[in-house]
Amino acid sequence: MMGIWDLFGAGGIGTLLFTFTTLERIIPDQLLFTIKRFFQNLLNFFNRYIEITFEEFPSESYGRNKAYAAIETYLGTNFSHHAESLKANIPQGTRCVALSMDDYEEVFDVYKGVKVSWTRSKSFPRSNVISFNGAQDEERRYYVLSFRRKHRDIIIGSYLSHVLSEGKSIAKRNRQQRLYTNVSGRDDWEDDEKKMWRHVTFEHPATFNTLAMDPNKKKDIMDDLIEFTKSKEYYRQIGKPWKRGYLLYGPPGTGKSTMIAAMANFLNYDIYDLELTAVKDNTHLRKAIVVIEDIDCSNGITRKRRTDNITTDDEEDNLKEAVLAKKAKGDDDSDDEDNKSKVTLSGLLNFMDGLWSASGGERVFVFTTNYVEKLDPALIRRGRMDKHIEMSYCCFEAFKVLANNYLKLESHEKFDKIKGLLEETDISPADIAENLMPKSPEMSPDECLGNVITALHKAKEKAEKNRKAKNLDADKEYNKCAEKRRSKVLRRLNTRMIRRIFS
Ligand SMILES: Nc1ncnc2c1ncn2[C@@H]1O[C@H](COP(=O)(O)OP(=O)(O)OP(=O)(O)O)[C@@H](O)[C@H]1O
Ligand SMILES: [Mg+2]
Repeated sequence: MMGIWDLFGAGGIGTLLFTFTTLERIIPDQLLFTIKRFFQNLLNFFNRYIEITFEEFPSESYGRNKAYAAIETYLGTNFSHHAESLKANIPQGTRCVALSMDDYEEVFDVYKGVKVSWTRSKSFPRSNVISFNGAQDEERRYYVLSFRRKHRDIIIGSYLSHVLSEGKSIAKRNRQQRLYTNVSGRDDWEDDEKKMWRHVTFEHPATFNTLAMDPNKKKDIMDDLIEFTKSKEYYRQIGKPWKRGYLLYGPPGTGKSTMIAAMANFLNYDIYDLELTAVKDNTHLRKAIVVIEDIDCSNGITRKRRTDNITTDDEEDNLKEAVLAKKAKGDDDSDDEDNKSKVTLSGLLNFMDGLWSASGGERVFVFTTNYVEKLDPALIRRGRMDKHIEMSYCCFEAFKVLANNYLKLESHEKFDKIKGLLEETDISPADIAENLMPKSPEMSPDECLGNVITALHKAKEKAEKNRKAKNLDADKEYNKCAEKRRSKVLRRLNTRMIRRIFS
């Protein structure tokens, strides 16, 4: 009888193929299907492993397979020390060297006690036809995941989603952040959306560690941000866009812009710094935003102040306070017409609540202002600006962070004196930082702290002078208003008396 080797050796492949083709023709379809199933089951019985292939450019879809990219990142990060041969590159838009397994390398992963193997391979398509997914490379790369049949549920049920989500979040962490700003005076925005934004690499060094503020407040903000980033499912369930608004308010130099940089670094988000005065009208607002600095400086966004219209007697007591407040804020009537943005409050609100913010992933809106009381309540109500954060003058805890940042000091004999002065004086962290910074390499930490004490004394004296001057001004203003009111009342009385006399 002819053996199998004789069959192959004697050009038997042709005979075998001919036999199968002939059998396929003469055997009815139903029977053929049963035979095939029998052989498949027989094979499965002996083969205790399952293999899943992830192609880089699957022929049935357009573009690079996202699963392939996530697997590559996951394996490159977690198993680079196991693989014998690796490939390295810096992908566009990232800041780290990305390692990936070389072809035909195999690594083993263990998930919930189950061992799986990953192999990277490549194949060469027989034709030179360029597929419609854009993969022109002759080589087709793919990863093969192999595991025991009995672990099918755990691998398909949860391991695969674990690998994909890990891979995606590693890629997100390695991404180079960008700072986008909108360009003013362009007429061709509609033609090319990309021209609207200019971007630079965002490399601000601020972090929550270096941010000087009350530690409890800082922790509260960090917890809030973490909670937000984890709440995708929650927002979906309650039917709200996945966005959160923060309003940072406080005097100049208290760290509002620094906080934005710290937030962006903490979350690894890009920043869209929207300059409202560069926005021509509301239609452009749908396109992107994260940050609007100094929101009070945009016309139409501030509320109409009522201090000019005080008329009733009850409001007389508030008059002095209102006059003081108005003076402190400066007069917004003097805004330069040319600098006014064409964006209206309702345009901004529509944008914030609108579809654009719901269509993307998570969005954090941050508005900053020096004058929170000038803003229209509709703009900053909870739900739009979910968290209102006051950035206040430097307290002792904040000073300690700055002393550590600038001088690497955790304690010093001058700290007590500084603590006392900080409790009596309002000074911004920016002013403290400026004085803590050594002006020359020879300057000692002791001298820098001396500069801080001098600055605190000066700030205290200045505040005292300002307070006296303000009181004087307010008294004058108050007397003037009271005089006006008295003559008004007298005029009214006279009119009434005259009417009575003639009636
Ligand atoms: N809380 C802070 N923590 C650390 N550094 C700070 C802080 N506040 C101010 N600084 C320092 O002062 C500089 C100015 O601060 P920043 O620009 O953040 O203030 P701001 O509140 O945004 O001021 P403005 O209202 O004028 O925009 C920063 O570059 C930083 O060096
Ligand atoms: Mg600022």
